[in-house]
Amino acid sequence: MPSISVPLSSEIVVTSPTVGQLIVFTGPSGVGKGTLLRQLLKHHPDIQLSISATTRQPRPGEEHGKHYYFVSRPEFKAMVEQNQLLEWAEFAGNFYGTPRQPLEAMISHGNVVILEIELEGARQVRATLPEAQQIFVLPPSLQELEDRIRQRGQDSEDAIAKRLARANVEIEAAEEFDIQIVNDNLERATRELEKILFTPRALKEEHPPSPQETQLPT
Ligand SMILES: Nc1ncnc2c1ncn2[C@@H]1O[C@H](COP(=O)(O)OP(=O)(O)OP(=O)(O)O)[C@@H](O)[C@H]1O
Ligand SMILES: Nc1nc2c(ncn2[C@@H]2O[C@H](COP(=O)(O)O)[C@@H](O)[C@H]2O)c(=O)[nH]1
Repeated sequence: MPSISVPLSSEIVVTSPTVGQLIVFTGPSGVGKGTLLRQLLKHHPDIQLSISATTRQPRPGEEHGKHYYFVSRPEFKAMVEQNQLLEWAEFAGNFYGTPRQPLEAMISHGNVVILEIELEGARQVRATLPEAQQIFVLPPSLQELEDRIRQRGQDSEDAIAKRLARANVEIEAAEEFDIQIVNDNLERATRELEKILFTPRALKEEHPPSPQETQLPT
C-alpha cells in the first residue's frame, strides 16, 4: 500500500486508503466522474487511473495511451477473444474495456487503482472482484445532467440522446453500489469522495450518509 499524504478534510487524518486497492467509479455519462477524479488526483497523485481501451473516436485533446487506448473494432474484438480485458461493454454505440495486464501490474505494485467505467462493466467487476469498492456518482437532477453533457460540447445529438437514455437505466441501479455520491458542488463532492476513500470502512458503516445525501434525482 503506498503512503498517501493527508487529505483535504480537516476532520480526518490518515495516510493511506484502508478500503482496498481497487475502486470502481461509475455513474451516468456527463455526471462529472472524470472531473471529480481530476480534482482528487491533484491532491493524491499516487492514485492510479486505469486507462481503458475504446472504439470511440478521440475527442479534441484526447491522447492515445493517456486518456484511452483508441482501437479499431477488430482490435477490440481480438482483445476480448484473447481474454485481455477484465471487463468490457458496449456503451452508446462504442465498445469500452479495461485492459487486464496493466491493472494487475499496478495492483501488484501496491497502487490504489480507480476504474472509471459504466454500469455493465462495474457489474462484471463486482462479480469477479467483489472486494473492490464500488462508488456511484449521481447528478443533482436529470436536467442538470443533460445541461452538463451539452455544455461539455463533445457529443453529437445522437450520442447525447443515447447517453441520456442510458442514464435513466444507470441511475436506477445506483443502490446496487456500496456508496453513492451526489456531484452537486464540485468541491463538496470531491471532499466527500476523499473522505470515502480515506475513512476506514467500519467508520463508514457506523456513520452511513444521511438519506438527503443519497437521494436519487427526479
Ligand atoms: N459539480 C459540477 N458542477 C457543474 N459542472 C460540472 C460538475 N462536475 C462536472 N461538471 C461539468 O460537467 C461536464 C461533464 O463532466 P465529465 O466529462 O467529467 O463527466 P463524466 O461523468 O466523466 O462523463 P463521461 O462518462 O461521458 O466521460 C463537464 O463539462 C464538467 O466540467
Ligand atoms: N465498461 C467500461 N466502461 C468504460 C470504460 N472506460 C470508460 N467507460 C465508460 O464509458 C462511458 C462513456 O465514456 P466517454 O469517454 O465516451 O464519455 C462512461 O460512462 C465511461 O465511464 C471501460 O473500460 N469499461
